[in-house]
Amino acid sequence: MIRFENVVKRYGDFEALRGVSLEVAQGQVVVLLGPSGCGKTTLLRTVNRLVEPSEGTVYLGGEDVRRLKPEELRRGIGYVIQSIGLFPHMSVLENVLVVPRLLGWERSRREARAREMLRLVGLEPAVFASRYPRELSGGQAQRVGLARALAADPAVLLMDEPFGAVDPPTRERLQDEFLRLQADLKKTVLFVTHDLEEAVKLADRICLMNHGKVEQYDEPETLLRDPKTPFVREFIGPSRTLLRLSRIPLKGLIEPLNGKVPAASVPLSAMAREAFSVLLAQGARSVAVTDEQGRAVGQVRLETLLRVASED
Ligand SMILES: Nc1ncnc2c1ncn2[C@@H]1O[C@H](COP(=O)(O)OP(=O)(O)OP(=O)(O)O)[C@@H](O)[C@H]1O
Repeated sequence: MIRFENVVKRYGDFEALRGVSLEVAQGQVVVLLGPSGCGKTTLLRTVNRLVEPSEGTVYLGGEDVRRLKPEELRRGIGYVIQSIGLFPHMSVLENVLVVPRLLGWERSRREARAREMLRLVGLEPAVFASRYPRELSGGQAQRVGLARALAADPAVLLMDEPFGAVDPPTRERLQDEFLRLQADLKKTVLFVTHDLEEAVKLADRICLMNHGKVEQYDEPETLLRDPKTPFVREFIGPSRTLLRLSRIPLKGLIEPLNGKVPAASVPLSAMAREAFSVLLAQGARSVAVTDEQGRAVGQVRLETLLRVASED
């Protein structure tokens, strides 16, 4: 869906991108990850032509983006940035309406769509539609930004540190909501972050960059299990084990209860990491696993978690 072919970007003598080739498949979330200044934002912006490559080509749906007018190109791409970029003098509803209006949708259709999008991102239109951006919390403003990006139903979303400016609990909630939405909407998403944990949580594939180049492009599990270069190994660092657990469903690790039900419990739908955190917090050796009715259906032992965490 998005293809970068040997993309180079120079600013004077400095090379911000040093030959990036990468393919983002339709419906996938690809996270661009890496330290500050490695070129993530620059690469992202070549897609909607806010940055023009010095060399190489970017294809969108098989078409060289240079062949499309920037305005037309951008109307087909949702763009969400950290500072949100809401227009302060427009209400929430008007902000979400911006692109449908540009597209010339007729009034009742675009208003219905804007309300639907607000509902989708968890903002009740009756409460929020007529508010102004200054009357929103950081998390709410970020949701409006997402609703606006989704309003014209673009196939592609570019998200540049969209959850970077909110506190950690809000950030987690927004991430969960993003995953829930993405499961239905199946957009092709290019997502920039410098937070490894966010990348592991959200990505179908992670592109780890360093100094304008791709160090490794892989599924999160593979990146964590099998770092290809010393840079990748160091970037992942000691969090590797815990992060791997956050990708492993608890379901496959359950053993029968042998008479005794452990005091602590986690739901069947949890990831291994959650069980690990509970065990550490309680200083326990095993944790009960409960079904939707809250019945204990088995247990997971600390040894099992430690074994799968260190398995190659
Ligand atoms: N217009 C510009 N002129 C000169 N240098 C630039 C310009 N834009 C970006 N750069 C440089 O290119 C490099 C890559 O920048 P970019 O914004 O892509 O990094 P990033 O990986 O997104 O970093 P961060 O996580 O800090 O946002 C940086 O060293 C930056 O200073």
